[in-house]
Amino acid sequence: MASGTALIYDEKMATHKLLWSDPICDIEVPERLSSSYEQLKSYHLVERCVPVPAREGSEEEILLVHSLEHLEVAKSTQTMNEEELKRVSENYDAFFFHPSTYHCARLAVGATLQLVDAVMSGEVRNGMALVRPPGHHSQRNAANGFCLFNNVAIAAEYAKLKYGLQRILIVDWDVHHGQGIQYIFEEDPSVLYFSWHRYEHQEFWPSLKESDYDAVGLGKGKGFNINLPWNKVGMGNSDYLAAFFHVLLPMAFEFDPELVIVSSGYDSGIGDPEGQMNATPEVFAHLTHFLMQLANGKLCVILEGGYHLKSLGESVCMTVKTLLGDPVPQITGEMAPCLSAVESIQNVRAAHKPYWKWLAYEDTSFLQNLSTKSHLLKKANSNTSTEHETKITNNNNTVKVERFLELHMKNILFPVPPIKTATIGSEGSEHFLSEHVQLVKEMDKTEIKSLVSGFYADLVEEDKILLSLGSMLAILDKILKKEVCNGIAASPTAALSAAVALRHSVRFGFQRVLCVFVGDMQITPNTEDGKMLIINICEKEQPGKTSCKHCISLNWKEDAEGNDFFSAVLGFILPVAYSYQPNLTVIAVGPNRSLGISGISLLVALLQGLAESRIVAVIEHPVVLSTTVSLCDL
Ligand SMILES: COCC(O)(O)CCCCCNCCCN
Ligand SMILES: [Zn+2]
Repeated sequence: MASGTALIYDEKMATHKLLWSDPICDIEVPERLSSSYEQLKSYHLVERCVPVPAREGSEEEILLVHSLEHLEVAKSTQTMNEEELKRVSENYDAFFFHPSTYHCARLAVGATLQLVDAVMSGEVRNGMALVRPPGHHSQRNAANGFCLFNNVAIAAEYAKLKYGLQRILIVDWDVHHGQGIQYIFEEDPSVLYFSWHRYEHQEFWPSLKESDYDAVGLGKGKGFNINLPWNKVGMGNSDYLAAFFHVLLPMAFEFDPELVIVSSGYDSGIGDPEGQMNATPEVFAHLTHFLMQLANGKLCVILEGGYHLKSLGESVCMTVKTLLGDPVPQITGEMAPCLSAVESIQNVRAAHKPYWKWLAYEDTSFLQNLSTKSHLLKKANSNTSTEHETKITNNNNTVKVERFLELHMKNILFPVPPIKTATIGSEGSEHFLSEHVQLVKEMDKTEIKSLVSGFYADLVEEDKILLSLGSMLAILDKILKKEVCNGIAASPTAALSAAVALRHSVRFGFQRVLCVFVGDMQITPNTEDGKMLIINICEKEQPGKTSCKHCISLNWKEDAEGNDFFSAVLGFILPVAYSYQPNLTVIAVGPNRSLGISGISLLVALLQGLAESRIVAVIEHPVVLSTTVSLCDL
């Protein structure tokens, strides 16, 4: 699998700017680009990326999406004076021309296509293009919402043409609806378009009926257009994670894209004057981490909106840090989505039920007796109790948000542990990139005996077991001391190793340890102190096993296509795990595991979004290698 993260930036794209006063467009300033780049430099992220130059998109490439007329009008503006520029701009909703706009827009297209080439050629695994003017509102024959050419739409058509792709996922986390992209791909089943957007029952710009959840695509494209409207402001991390767990990710895994492109707008982040939302920059690390598990990691992130410079810069850095494979910062705070978010999620799932296997069993009876489209709903739950209290009273108090972010980001950008993965001996290590691995020396028997003497002494008579415990504990110690991020150990008795690992971690002082156990878990440590949460994915009901508060068993038999495994992991295990907010994750694979290798590797990869990516895997099978590889693929 390719490695490396491309960063595409050209300061020439900062010359496009508003020449007259316009209270609608005056937020789209050149500093959006330069301050994001400066922030990346200040976190030493630029030097860790592969620099890829921008280029001008050709007229032919622009005509993949736009009409000749649109291209000609744009081209003609290069020689206009200010009065003429103003007049042409007035033909569009929320757009402004500058003499350099045409050139900048061609650079934005070209930068985007350079990123697609770098990823599709394997030169890099993923990357980000910092571009302006942005693209997702522009249409075949019109500029709109600060956008002249639809960079992301052109990239998708280009990738289909040049690389013969048949399944491209576009994720649009900008806080506005990318109606331009929706119009372009509405009838096209090869492009799955997902957008969430501030909507407020069609009151928020662009105030389109077709931005609502029931616009599912047309003709052959039905089911391939997903709109998730936010009918309230103040949406936060819990709402965004719920949208991914319960809408986007199950669809994305079923769609199984060959390439993922993100219309990456950060006006959905806290402090943005347009979005008025509350999600903090580290949520973009999680969203990026999830999308990295698709399409063999082939992920192109293209800048769209984002108007609070500090919030924008922090979110861009969180995105690039994650693309580089750094550990994902912990999400704290409430984990329950608000009622309005749950309603939107339920509505979009119901609207898409006819088109998706994973929604086959979805109960949509609620739709009949709840006129969710009417404004009754809006009046009904306008009481704030069910909505998030806005953390920052008036979001667009820029300085206040700046202060909040200064403090908030301090404990987020922790130093990245030098070594990502620890392992014992050669097994599996040949898969690692050398700088990722630290070989850990075995622990000696007396030390092991003293460690486990307290609670499992009678079980560790045999030397073989003792030795396997030793290697696991040696690795676990490195993780508990935060010297490495994750590790993997083979074990003849995964249940015992997991139980010892849990006990040892709690004794070391970790307050919330998550254990995901796949297969029959013969030993269940008592979790009553709440310092452990055990999720056991097992094939059959364990006789006499009592499910207690912190020990959940999920009876699971992987079916043929393994599809609903994704929705079980995404729809159940991850939401439970995220709400527990563990500070260490132990994943153990025991006898007669009920999951295939790909399922286990995906589970390990997704669980790395927790506990600052601290995870130890204890595997009873020769599946060690593939899971090891997915561990180092962080
Ligand atoms: C890719 O474009 C990025 C963006 O989505 O952030 C653009 C937002 C345009 C917001 C225009 N507001 C018009 C209000 C009229 N009353
Ligand atoms: Zn936007």
